[in-house]
Amino acid sequence: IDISRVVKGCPSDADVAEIGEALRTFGFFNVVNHGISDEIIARFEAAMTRLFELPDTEKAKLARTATNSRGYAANEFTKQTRDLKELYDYGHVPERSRPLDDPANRVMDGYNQVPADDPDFAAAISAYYDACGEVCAKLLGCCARALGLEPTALDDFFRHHTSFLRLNKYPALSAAATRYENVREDLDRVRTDRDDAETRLDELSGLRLGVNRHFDAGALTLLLQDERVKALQTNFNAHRDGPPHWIDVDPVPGGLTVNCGDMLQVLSNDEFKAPEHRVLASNPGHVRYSCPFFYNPSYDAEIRPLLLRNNNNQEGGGGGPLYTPFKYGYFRRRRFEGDFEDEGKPEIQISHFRTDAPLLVGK
Ligand SMILES: O=C(O)CCC(=O)C(=O)O
Ligand SMILES: [Fe+2]
Repeated sequence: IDISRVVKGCPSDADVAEIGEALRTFGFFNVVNHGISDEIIARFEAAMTRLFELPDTEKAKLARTATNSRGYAANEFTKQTRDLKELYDYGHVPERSRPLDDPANRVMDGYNQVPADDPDFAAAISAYYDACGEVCAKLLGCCARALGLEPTALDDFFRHHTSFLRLNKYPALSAAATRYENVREDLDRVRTDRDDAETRLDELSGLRLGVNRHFDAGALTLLLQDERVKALQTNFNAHRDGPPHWIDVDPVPGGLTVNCGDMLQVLSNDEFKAPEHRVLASNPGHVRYSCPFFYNPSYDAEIRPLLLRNNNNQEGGGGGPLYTPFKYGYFRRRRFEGDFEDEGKPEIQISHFRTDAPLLVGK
């Protein structure tokens, strides 16, 4: 989708219809003419490359911890399976004039940690972060219109948006081929007992995924994909009857990939559905970089369906809200707790807030 008019602030009805259609069907679409300059992207990509090339001892100094969800990690879990990647998370900074670790910038999910000897890093990453935030804010207006709401109807939820930018590096594998050409079956659980968090990523053996199947927790994700390595897939049947049907979500040159997240699904009362997706391991010998920007509501935003219609009620009885209200900050904290679990506590899901969910008694 060409979003040149969207980012200039004057989307046409046809632009809105196209975005709405994409969010109702696949939940994924590629955008071109997004307005983020080549300079901003190149400077950001250079900073990312420098970060991942740091020696392990330097990356360890930026490590995420149980009390700071931001920084470097090579042991992320998704759905209780170890991801086959390194990552670095960078989040919002409420007081830009103050140091990154100033108390004012230590928010609920932590504070940013940047490499000590890289003077351009913080500026390069924050310029790209800001540019992503602007594109998402413009897309949000189109989402509201596509739902039949005022263009500004969703803005209040994002007044102090708590978005974060994730840098992913999927390693070039030295192990046997892990390419899943034509593999369409479900690889839900590929972890083996030996794949503990201490094993180097390029030494993990067996059929693996870069990231296991999941839904993004925020409202919109704006993803910069490596144009040379195709690995992202979405399950077309996640919200339909039928077995998992994984289809490729390939990048387009100069474009960005957008997908709907859980929060937009709730706000739209399921009219837009967050797509389930996963990342395959890269071809042996190929590194893949990807950078999702997760456009997230304010922590104190109360997320609830804004539409009262829902299309689940085939009898025409008028539907009603499919979710009970919850604070985004509560959801985010619980999701992060799950990221550190390799077994036991399952990650929180929006399904727990469905009005038709069974009550959890005594759990
Ligand atoms: O690497 C990608 O293309 C997507 C990664 C992803 O889905 C995520 O980090 O949530
Ligand atoms: Fe994702």
